[in-house]
Amino acid sequence: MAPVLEFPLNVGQIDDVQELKKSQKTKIPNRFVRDLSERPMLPITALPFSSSIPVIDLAKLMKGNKEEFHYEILKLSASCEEWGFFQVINHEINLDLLDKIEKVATEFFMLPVEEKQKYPMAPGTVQGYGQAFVFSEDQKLDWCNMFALGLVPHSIRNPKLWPTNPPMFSDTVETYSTEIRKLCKHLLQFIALSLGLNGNVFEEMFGESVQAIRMNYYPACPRPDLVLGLSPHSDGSALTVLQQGKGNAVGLQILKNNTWVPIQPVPNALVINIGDTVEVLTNGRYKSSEHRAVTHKQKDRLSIVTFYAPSYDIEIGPMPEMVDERSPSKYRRYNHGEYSRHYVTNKLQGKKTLDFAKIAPETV
Ligand SMILES: O=C(O)CCC(=O)C(=O)O
Ligand SMILES: [Fe+2]
Repeated sequence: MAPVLEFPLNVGQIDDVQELKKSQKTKIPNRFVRDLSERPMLPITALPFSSSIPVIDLAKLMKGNKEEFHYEILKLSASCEEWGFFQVINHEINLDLLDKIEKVATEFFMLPVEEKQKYPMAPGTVQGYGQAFVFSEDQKLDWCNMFALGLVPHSIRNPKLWPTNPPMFSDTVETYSTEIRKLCKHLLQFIALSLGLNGNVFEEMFGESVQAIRMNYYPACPRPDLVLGLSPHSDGSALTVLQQGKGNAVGLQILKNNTWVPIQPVPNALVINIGDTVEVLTNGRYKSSEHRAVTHKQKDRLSIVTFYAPSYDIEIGPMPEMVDERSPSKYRRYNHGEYSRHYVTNKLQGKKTLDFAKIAPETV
């Protein structure tokens, strides 16, 4: 998962934000203070349109009657076209398992910093504990501690980065990820059907899909108006599954019609978003949405994020069924591994990373 850049990177001092919080200083270090244009406007009061992303009932897709299935598929296709995001309920993942992954993730982040730093995320890489996507010493930092692991295929695993503490951490990640993988496969089937395609089209194309997990911990911040939890970006995956910590602050926001819309968590639901890869495959009919995370003055927040993407060796481009005279190809063909490398070796900057794939970047 983590192609290392070939030159030594000088990323400067990256403060651990949980340690900053513990120090109880009210002044935010300059590297975290965003330029005016990037600062979150908090709180968002009135939105010009409905601010809740659609909720898809997986049970209706898996075992609903004909009408329920049809209605839910239409809702799915509208969610993917209009939002690039939805929440899924009745996802068949044991709720205890969701609690358990949250528990071990929180326990990990609560460990002393020296213990967490035994699994360091080296500059320019995306696995381990630290802050990903930092490439220079003048780049602004996110108010977030991350811990990330590559999972599938096994060749992307780095066993040295798998924590032995908390003791149940690694087993829980394995069980959780197996279940999330099944969910991704089901969702991609229904996404294919919602496009009028054969349900197996993605599965057959993807080979052994790449899967990675990232846990993001956003401690409360004395000045949430000055910082960002996570910089605006779209995901490079095909599909992303995001679990928000129970009872945490609201923090995820989606850019829709030039407005940052907060995502209100639905109990026991998982948030799903379309990644850049599905945008390319569908020739832009389903688009990845730009999103970011903001922080909260009193509350910490945890998110557990799974990225599911095609095997690195496959070639990607708009599917022939998605291209015709009225919708000519907007994206070129490229090797997915190359895109992944491009994605993880550039800072997060909205949807700019996807210019890599666009035939005429300014027009899509
Ligand atoms: O924490 C969140 O809600 C957003 C996380 C996210 O977008 C990511 O990890 O790619
Ligand atoms: Fe994301």
